[in-house]
Amino acid sequence: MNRRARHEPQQAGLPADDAPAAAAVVAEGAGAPAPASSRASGAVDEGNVDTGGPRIDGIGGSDLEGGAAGGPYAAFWRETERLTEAGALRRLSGAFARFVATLGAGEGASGGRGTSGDGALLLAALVLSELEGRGHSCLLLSDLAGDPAALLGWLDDDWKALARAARPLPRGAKGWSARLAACEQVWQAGNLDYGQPLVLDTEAAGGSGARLYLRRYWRDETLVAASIRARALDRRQVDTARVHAWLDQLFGARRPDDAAQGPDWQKLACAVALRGAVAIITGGPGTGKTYTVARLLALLFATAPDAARQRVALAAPTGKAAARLKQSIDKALGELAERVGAALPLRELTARMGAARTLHSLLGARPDTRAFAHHRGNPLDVDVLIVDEASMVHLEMMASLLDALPPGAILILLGDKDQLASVEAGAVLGDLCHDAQAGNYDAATLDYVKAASGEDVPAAFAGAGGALAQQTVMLRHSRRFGGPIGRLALAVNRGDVEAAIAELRSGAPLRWIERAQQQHAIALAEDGYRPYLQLLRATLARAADGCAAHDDHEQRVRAVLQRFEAFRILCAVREGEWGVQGLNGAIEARLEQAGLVRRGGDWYVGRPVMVTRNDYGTGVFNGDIGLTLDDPARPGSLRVYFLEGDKVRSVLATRLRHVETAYAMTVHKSQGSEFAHTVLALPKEGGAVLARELVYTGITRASAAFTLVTPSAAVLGEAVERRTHRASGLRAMVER
Ligand SMILES: Nc1ncnc2c1ncn2[C@@H]1O[C@H](COP(=O)(O)OP(=O)(O)OP(=O)(O)O)[C@@H](O)[C@H]1O
Repeated sequence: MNRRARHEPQQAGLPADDAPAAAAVVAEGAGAPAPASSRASGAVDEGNVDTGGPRIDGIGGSDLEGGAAGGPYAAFWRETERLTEAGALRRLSGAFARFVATLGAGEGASGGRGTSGDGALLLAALVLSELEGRGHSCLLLSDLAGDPAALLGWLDDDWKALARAARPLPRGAKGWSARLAACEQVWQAGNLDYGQPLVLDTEAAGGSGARLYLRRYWRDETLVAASIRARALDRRQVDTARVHAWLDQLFGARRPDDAAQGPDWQKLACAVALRGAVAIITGGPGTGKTYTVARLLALLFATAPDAARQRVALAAPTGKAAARLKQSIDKALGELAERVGAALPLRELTARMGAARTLHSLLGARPDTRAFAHHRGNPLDVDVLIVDEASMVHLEMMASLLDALPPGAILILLGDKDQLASVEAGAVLGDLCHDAQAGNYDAATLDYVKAASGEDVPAAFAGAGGALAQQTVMLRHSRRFGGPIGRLALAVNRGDVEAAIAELRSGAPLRWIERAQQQHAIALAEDGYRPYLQLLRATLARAADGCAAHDDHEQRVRAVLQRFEAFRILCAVREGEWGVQGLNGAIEARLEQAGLVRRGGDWYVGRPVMVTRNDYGTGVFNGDIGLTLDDPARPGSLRVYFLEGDKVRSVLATRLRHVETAYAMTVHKSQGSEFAHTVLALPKEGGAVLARELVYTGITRASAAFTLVTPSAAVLGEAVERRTHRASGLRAMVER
């Protein structure tokens, strides 16, 4: 197989601005990086788009180009250029390596003396920057010494040509480590720090576990690891008898058949979360993460010395996920209030909680600046912070969040560790949940859990996990996902291709179009979107008859939006006939042919759009999805309507500058959403992006029906067998 071709879709899956940290290192100036504490991750959020941050402008000037052209590494730069032209390297990676070269002593890249001319360093910087664009937060030197072509998805010959041009190269990870440590562009902990852009970390596992970082990512990983470890070790005194009594009341008695499913992990999670300053509750869809956290909140209120003063904040990476969290928590707390009655004024206590917010809004992101209002010097005013959909939180955002969280506050992270990681670098939840499946609970935890919840943890889950493992609980029993969709998701998750295929062929609610052409997906879209477009027609007809009062209009818009939310086409990639762009264009054309939409230009009634950049002026955020409708107050003009929980909000279409059509969207962007019928369209060749996590995330978006569309049956097996690997030092640092 052509490895380069396999690599391209992965690039295609990246956001348009895929150059965050390497470019930022340059723009910040090698000597003066901004502290994490004062940084709004521009290339982020809900966002993958850098709205106000440093750009690549500083790279690639005439000096560098002159330097790149000559010198002993002229062949290296030529090879770099060739690979860039061929689409195997992003342009930024070459530019970053050139920038690193100019920082060396001697005569710079053109002179070729001093460390600036060290080909090993140039090669490592190039690979590091390339990996950063693919979500890795560092470069493991063992990977560099092992099979770098595979790591990059390159042809062996391409790697060999580049490596030859950079010779002489060291052997083995230890050789690389020693060589890089000697370069003045690289800082190693303990040495003189003058703000070098690259950091070599050899502490975690000796020379063979050494990792090379862009300084920004090293700083973020260090901050996240130190903060999480300190929080996991920060244990509180717990009145276990009292907690036990409350847990019994909050969860009620278990049914006899429940015991067969092992301990009540939900109860256990509450007990564990209560004793530390951090807890992670992970589990697949419908395993009761929200149900559990509602009970945890009640427990926190019930055991707080002054419950009325307890400040609780709810947050999620996207507006949609935040709205869903609030809705589910409110529902669960409402039910609980009935159960606890006068024993705890739960309604009053939770009424003070306020809305769930996006992490950006919680931290106080501001237009035209990368700085958050909240940071270590101006911490968040919270005692308990609950973050849902934590798998979507990328490294930079997690660092900013932890920096802004007061040391005494309790952080609860909820999420599904098996879902796709963020588009941006890092796989924070996956790294932090490393021990979740196995438990690895030590004797002190087992004793505590027994005393505080009455639950016996089977010996299979005992072990000697680190401090964070003791504060992590995996919920294992799904109440919403027990049927065929759930079984399919589980089969994919454990990499059982045969079982997944058997499920997919078992009939409704599952369907697999194995050897599909694009037309199949288009036909599904026509059927899937017809109901909302027909309802929209009826709504318009009513408005034209003058029957619709304002409230009536809002109600109908809500109904149209809800119907639109019932169906979605998800893609693995952006480009090509199976990508978001190709499918959106083809679906629009088919809907017009069918008389379901009438396009007069880019904007037309019925057009669904996704916001691609945060826009504080209009209050819309990256990932928000809305529908275009007539403005009843201004005939002839169009508004885009967004559903937030039950509320409808609208913005004039002409005010939305960064949007794209959204009949089809990426699986990445669908995280935190659920559609009654979800169609997942996989391309023939998707490279590393076509992986198990992507298929699992796509399937778990479906609540009632799931259809898989593949151009060849083999695509499914290839995807399920491929696991996403992101290099990171977070786990090693947390356990250090
Ligand atoms: N212990 C339980 N007893 C009864 N019902 C439960 C229990 N746990 C969860 N449920 C119910 O199962 C459903 C799914 O729970 P919940 O929404 O909390 O799951 P979740 O893990 O947060 O899902 P998602 O991943 O979709 O956010 C809800 O209807 C909830 O009320």
